[in-house]
Amino acid sequence: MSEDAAARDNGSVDRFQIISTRDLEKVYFTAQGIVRALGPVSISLPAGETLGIVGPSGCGKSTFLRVVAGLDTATRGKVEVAGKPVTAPLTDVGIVFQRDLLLDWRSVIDNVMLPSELRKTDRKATLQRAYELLEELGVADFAERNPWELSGGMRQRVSIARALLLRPSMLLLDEPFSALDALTRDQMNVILQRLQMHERVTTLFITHSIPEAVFLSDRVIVMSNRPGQVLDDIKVDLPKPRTLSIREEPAFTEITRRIREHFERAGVLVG
Ligand SMILES: Nc1ncnc2c1ncn2[C@@H]1O[C@H](COP(=O)(O)OP(=O)(O)OP(=O)(O)O)[C@@H](O)[C@H]1O
Repeated sequence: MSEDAAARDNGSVDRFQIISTRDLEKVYFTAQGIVRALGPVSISLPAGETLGIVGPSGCGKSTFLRVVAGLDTATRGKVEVAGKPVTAPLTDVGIVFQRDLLLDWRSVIDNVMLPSELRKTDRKATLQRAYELLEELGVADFAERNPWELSGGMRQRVSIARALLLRPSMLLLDEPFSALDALTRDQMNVILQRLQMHERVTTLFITHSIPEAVFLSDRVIVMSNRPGQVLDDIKVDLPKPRTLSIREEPAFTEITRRIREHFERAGVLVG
């Protein structure tokens, strides 16, 4: 048995690359001309890891996520998920965007159950899972309410529950907390970390917040200006679970400083 297969047999899939891209590039051909949006980018992400991606606005982060999820195609290079080339939208992923995309005419629980309806999974078992997720995310009391009755932070909790309902092999988060106030955002960081540790779901997390990326991630990739390339790949070797106060510790600020310096050198941050 190979080492990887043995590791997976033991329930440890840490060495198994869920996402793997090689020389991935994306060019958009528009009426206004060619937009070199991304790459080349070569990244691997082992199962169970959380990878944070930070980079200047417009450098291609969302494009990267869409190509990995099969929602867009690469112009050049390769992207594989769980060892298979991505050729169509993936079904085994949960995605959360900055805008929550909840359906306002359905109750919270019916929103969370939507993937189950689309994939026709066993309703009873999945319903139990839906309530458990809402409980874990602290919004179980709102299960029968409608999304328009909830705050922005609560709506994102519901979105995360929906994304995780069918136990996807990957969670893709594209600036999920950008529209939230600072305190709610901190709270969401703690909640998401707890959930990740519990669910052990491989996560790709795009954010504009350097501390948020470091707090949540096992690794942070810093991207250059468009077309985004990997400027730095930093291991965040801080024990988990992390409390928010870790953000004041020297080991944490050392990493945020290193990332900030890339942006200063690229002229994204001045002063
Ligand atoms: N469908 C599209 N057609 C043409 N150009 C596009 C398309 N989608 C994105 N772009 C361009 O590709 C570049 C990368 O966009 P993308 O949204 O991936 O960047 P981003 O890093 O996620 O940006 P932000 O941080 O501001 O959300 C931008 O210049 C954008 O205008």
